[in-house]
Amino acid sequence: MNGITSFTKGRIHDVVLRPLGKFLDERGWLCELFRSDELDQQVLPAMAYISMTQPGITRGPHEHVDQTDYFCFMGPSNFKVYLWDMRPDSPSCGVRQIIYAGIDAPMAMIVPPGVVHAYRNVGTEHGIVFNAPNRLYAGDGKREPVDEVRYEEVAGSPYLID
Ligand SMILES: Cc1cn([C@H]2C[C@H](O)[C@@H](COP(=O)(O)OP(=O)(O)O[C@H]3O[C@@H](C)C(=O)[C@@H](O)[C@H]3O)O2)c(=O)[nH]c1=O
Repeated sequence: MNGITSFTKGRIHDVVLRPLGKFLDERGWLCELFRSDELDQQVLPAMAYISMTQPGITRGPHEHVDQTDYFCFMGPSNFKVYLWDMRPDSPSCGVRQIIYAGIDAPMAMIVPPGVVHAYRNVGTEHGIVFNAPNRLYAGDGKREPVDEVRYEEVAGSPYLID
């Protein structure tokens, strides 16, 4: 942490928001999550996982040193997503950005390394989040350290969840 204790509202440089369209028909819906012909090479996924978050529960704040996350919030439920920029060389250093995404606003979100992020399930259903990061969790064969800085238990952390 670099001494910043309060943030201004704004947009964070290098964070990309991509509304997800659903193809709806009588069977239900289908939604493309990513395509290699639409993403920059450096953020192309190396793996993918989904997680379920209970209503009212938060995951994060976390940041990655090298990894870019590619989150998709497409429902069920809705999430309040928190992003904080503490990168000293970023034009948006000191900015906090809040985004609501999920069943009511399906969204893909590219979060670059160094941008601290957290999300809380603000709906009433189990919340599914898909992530396709550009690095393998714990490296090849899970033999390397996990690229993750976790702030959940850090006393005096400026990354507050309201
Ligand atoms: C992320 C991940 C976790 N795991 C395992 C580790 C652990 O036993 C279990 C739960 O992992 P975690 O506690 O790290 O899950 P979680 O706290 O949800 O971590 C995630 O939080 C959100 C906010 C992010 O930003 C993600 O990048 C990731 O850091 O799943 C994997 O096997 N592969 C993976 O890719």
